Amino acid sequence: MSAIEAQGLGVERSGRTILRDVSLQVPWGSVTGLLGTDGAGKSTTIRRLLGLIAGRGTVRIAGVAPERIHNPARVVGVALDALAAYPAHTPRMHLEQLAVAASIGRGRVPGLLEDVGLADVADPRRRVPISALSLGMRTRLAIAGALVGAPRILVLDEPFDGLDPMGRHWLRDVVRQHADRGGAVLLSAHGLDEVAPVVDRVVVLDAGRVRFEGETAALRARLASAVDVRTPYVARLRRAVEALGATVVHAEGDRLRVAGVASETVAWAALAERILVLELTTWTPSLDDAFVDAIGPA
Ligand SMILES: Nc1ncnc2c1ncn2[C@@H]1O[C@H](COP(=O)(O)OP(=O)(O)OP(=O)(O)O)[C@@H](O)[C@H]1O
Repeated sequence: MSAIEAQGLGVERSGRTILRDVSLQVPWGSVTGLLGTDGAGKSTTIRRLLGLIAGRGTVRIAGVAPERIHNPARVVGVALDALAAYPAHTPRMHLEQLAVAASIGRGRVPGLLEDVGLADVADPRRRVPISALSLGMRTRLAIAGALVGAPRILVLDEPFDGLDPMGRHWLRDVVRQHADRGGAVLLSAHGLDEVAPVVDRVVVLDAGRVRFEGETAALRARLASAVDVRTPYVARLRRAVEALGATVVHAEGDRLRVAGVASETVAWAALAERILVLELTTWTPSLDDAFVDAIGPA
């Protein structure tokens, strides 16, 4: 059983279909990235998974329907895009309130503030209100809020937003360690660069549908690697590689991208035809390329 299992989720708003038959899994011990273009339905999916909005389909979080989880903060830690907190409260007050609501001692709060890098700003003598926190600090506070109940599952909506490079590095460590200890993480993101180093699996959403779900390596593997060649004799080289059954997938100026053949084969074919090659490199698709490919025409 996965940490989160969703089957056939559907959401409509104002007569518009926002999610259509969305099914996904968040396995234990993994970081799953929920990726999609702007307005693809990431936030709606997360809210539907958590039972915050109604709709079709079934969801199980640690085997239980979200509305039946007795003490959610201990099971699934949530950081949604907007930090729901009183602006006049200090970070410490905010976390203490969450801890009390989840029947967890306040004693955990100072350590948590330390862990998320807010110990300084949360020093009781300074009394810095939440309204004075930077966007990155608010994000850190939202993450602390998700961690209050020491849950095994984390669901984070756009958690990298507002974090500086150090913060992004820190957050990647937090979620990696959480998953490596056997927990499960679902996080949404716009930017692939920020999540690519940490996600094991991805769910690619586009216009409310799942276009791909699986290991990041499998997403990349959908795009075969290719060979980039630079030669002054493109037409001759093209003929030579096509004669070997390879396909030229892109041609521009003195450059060709050839798929379906190893770089050595291209080199030998060029030598046999006495074609000068100026550059020869293997092109491997990035997660970005694979993402664009996944949300291309259905
Ligand atoms: N209450 C609502 N009424 C009407 N349309 C809505 C409502 N909530 C969301 N939508 C629309 O549903 C689509 C998906 O929204 P959602 O916020 O889930 O996307 P997202 O992938 O999280 O986007 P972003 O990354 O830009 O926040 C958008 O086109 C949005 O305008």
